[in-house]
Amino acid sequence: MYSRKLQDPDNAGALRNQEYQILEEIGRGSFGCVRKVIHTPSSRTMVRKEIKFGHMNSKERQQLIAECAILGQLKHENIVEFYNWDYDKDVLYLYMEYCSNGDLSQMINHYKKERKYIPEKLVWDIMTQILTALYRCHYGSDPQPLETIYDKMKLPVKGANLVIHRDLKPGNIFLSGENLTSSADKNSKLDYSKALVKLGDFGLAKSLESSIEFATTYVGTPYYMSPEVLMDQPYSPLSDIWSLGCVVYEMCSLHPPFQAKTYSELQRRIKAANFERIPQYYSDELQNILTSCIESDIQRRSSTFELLQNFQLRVARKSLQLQRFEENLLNYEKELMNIGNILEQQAGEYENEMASIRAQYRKEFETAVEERVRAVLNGKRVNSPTDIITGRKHLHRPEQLWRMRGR
Ligand SMILES: Nc1ncnc2c1ncn2[C@@H]1O[C@H](COP(=O)(O)OP(=O)(O)OP(=O)(O)O)[C@@H](O)[C@H]1O
Repeated sequence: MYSRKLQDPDNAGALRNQEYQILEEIGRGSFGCVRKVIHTPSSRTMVRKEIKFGHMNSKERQQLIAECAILGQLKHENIVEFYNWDYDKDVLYLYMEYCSNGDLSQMINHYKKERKYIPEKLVWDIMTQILTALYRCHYGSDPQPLETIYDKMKLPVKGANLVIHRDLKPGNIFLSGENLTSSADKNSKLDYSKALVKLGDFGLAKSLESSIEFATTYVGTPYYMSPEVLMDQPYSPLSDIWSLGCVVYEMCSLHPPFQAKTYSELQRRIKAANFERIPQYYSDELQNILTSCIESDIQRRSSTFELLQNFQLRVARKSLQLQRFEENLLNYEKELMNIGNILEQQAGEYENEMASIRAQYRKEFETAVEERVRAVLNGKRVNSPTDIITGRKHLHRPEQLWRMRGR
C-alpha cells in the first residue's frame, strides 16, 4: 500500500498522527504492545504493532526495515496483510490487517474447555490453509489451483525473496472471515468451520535470497522449535514444517507434542522426537502426515510441496477452492440482486415522471382547445388549424404529439 524511506522520523510521526485514529490495546508481545487503529482515509480497522528498536544498531535496523519491505509484498489470502510501517525515535510501528476472530491458541482453548476434539475436517482445512501460505513463503509463488483432486502438482520454480516464518505457533495463526458467532449474542456457539486462516507475526521472519542460503540466527518459541534449530544448526523452510507438525498435533491432542518442566528436558525430548499418537478419534492418514512433519532427520522431513501432494490435503484444498467459488457466486448473486433492485426503482421513478409529463401536456392541450373554441364562439376569425401546442401546421392527437416530442 505505502512504503516509507527511513529518512525523516519527525515527518513519519506527523503522518501517523494524521492518518490513524488510535484505539484500544489488544495485547502485548515480547516486542511491545499491539493496538487497534482506524486508518482514517479508508475507514479500515487495522492493528498497529510496536517494536522497540532503540537498542538496535543501524545495521540491525536496516535489516528490520528490509524485512518490512518484503512483508509488504507478501500478499496472500492466508497471510495477514501488511499495510504500512513508520517509526519515531525508538519505536517501529507496523500496520497490519486486523483479524477479528482470535487465533488458533484461543480456538484450541475453546475446545479444551468444551472437552471436545476439533473435528478432523476442520484440522485438514486449517492445515491446508497454513500450507498454501507457507508455500507462497517458501517458493515465492502460489500452488496451481486444482482442477480435480487427482491433479499432480508441477515442481515449483522458486522465485526471489523467499521467506521462512521462523515462529510458527498457534498464537501466530489468526482467524479472520465473517464473525464466527451466528448471532449478536457473544455467548452463542462459535462456528470455526467458517474460519479463514491468516498466518501472521512475521516479525522474526528472515528473508532468504535463495533456498540454499540459510539463515543463521533464531529467536522462537521452544515448544514448536525444530531439533536442528535447537542444536544451533542453520535452518531452512523445513524448520517451519516441523513447527507446523507441532501446531497441527496440538490441534488434535489439545497439547503440544513435546512438553517438559525445564528447558533442557524439553530440548532432550525434541531431539529424541518421540511423541505419542494423536487421539484415536483421528485417522491414521492424519497421524502419518504429522509423522512426516515432526521428523528429526531433515532429509526425510516432507517439504511444503510434498505435503500438498497428499491426497487428503488435495481433497481439503479442492473443497476450500469450491467453498471460495460458492462464496464468490453468492456475492455475485447479491450484487446482481442489488443491481436488479436499483433498476426496478429507476423504472418506477421513470414511470412516475412519464405520468406527470403526460398529465402536464394533457392540461396544456385542453387549455389551448378551450381558448380556440372560445375564440370561435366569440366570432373571432380562426386561421387554418395549427398545432396549438407546438405551433406547427397540424394539430396532433395527444399520443402522436407525445411521440413527436420524444424524438
Ligand atoms: N493482526 C492481528 N489481528 C488481531 N490480533 C492480533 C494481531 N496481531 C497480534 N494480535 C494480538 O495481539 C497480541 C500480541 O501479539 P504479539 O504478536 O505482539 O505477541 P505474541 O505473539 O502474543 O507474543 P510474542 O511477541 O512473544 O510472539 C496477541 O493477543 C495477538 O493475538
